Amino acid sequence: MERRIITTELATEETRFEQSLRPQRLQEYIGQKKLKSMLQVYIDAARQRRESLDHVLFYGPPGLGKTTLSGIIANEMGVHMKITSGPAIEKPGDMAAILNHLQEGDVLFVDEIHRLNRQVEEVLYPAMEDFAIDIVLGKESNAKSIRLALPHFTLVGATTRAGLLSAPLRDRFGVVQRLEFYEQDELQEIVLRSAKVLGVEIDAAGSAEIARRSRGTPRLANRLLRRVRDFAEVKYSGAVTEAVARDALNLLDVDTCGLDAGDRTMLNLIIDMFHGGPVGLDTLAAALGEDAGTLEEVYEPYLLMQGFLIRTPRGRVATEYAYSHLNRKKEDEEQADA
Ligand SMILES: Nc1ncnc2c1ncn2[C@@H]1O[C@H](COP(=O)(O)OP(=O)(O)OP(=O)(O)O)[C@@H](O)[C@H]1O
Repeated sequence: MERRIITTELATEETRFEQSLRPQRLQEYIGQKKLKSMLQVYIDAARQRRESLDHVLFYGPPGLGKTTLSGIIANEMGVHMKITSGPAIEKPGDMAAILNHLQEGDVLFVDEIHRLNRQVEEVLYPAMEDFAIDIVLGKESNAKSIRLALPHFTLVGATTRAGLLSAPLRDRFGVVQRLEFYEQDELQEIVLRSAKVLGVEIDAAGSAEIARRSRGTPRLANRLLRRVRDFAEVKYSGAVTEAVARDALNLLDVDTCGLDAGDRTMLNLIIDMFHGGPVGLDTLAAALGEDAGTLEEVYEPYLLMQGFLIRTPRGRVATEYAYSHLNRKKEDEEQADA
């Protein structure tokens, strides 16, 4: 399948680009107002007590700023951040080694924390609770466990699927925060800020057009800005105006509500093959040749939030809004017309 513009994966050049656009301090961070003000209190309190910040779990759809916030926590606390991810740590020993190399106060960021395996997770329990790891020496009847002290650290976990986290792990986070989709004016501010960092000339209407089509997601706003910039440089005078943004985004097949060709295929499929639904997630994923998890975590949340889809106990249903946005008629209306 062709790489969709809305994806979880980052191209290598995009990683560098994202890095350059990450706000470093809480003050610079746009949106997520409630979360931000709570974090500020926790950070101030921990600093006053000269303690490490309590462990934090961020959850929500991809590209909303979990990694960025983790970096901000480290900066605000004046400590280093080490980054790893659930699938990257295969053995308990790997996790023990990472923990053992932390310095006092460090932030350990674990992306996709729901994908840690059980044995690795078990190393984390005493580490999070008592800042210690238990090491088993010897075998069978001669085995004995010794406890090694660790520096105090803050674990920042990120997940798109909080529901998949085991209860013992979830319970060890003192702060659990959901990231919400961004408002359009916030996304516009993010686009303007990124344009400034990148030296892109853009006007208010141009940034608003990109914001409108960014599915409430800063990563996508930045990605679209970059694509529109290419278009502006090659086909126009270099400046991003509303007309340039509109033309470029139409060409990229991102519509006025931020839906791409893949979203429209999915909604049309529900309408054509499943009479508008309900259709179960697995059936839908199989019909689309997509992974059910990706569908649920990456594509669906925005469609649900915008009211194109609803979830019922029997499956997904395309709404009236989806029909009208796609210019489709319901079967009974078609029959009446005929
Ligand atoms: N509030 C914000 N203000 C400005 N830029 C932001 C903000 N939030 C996120 N971004 C930008 O969006 C991009 C994606 O953010 P980030 O990598 O932190 O998301 P994420 O939630 O960790 O994604 P994933 O879980 O998929 O890794 C980054 O380039 C970052 O600069």
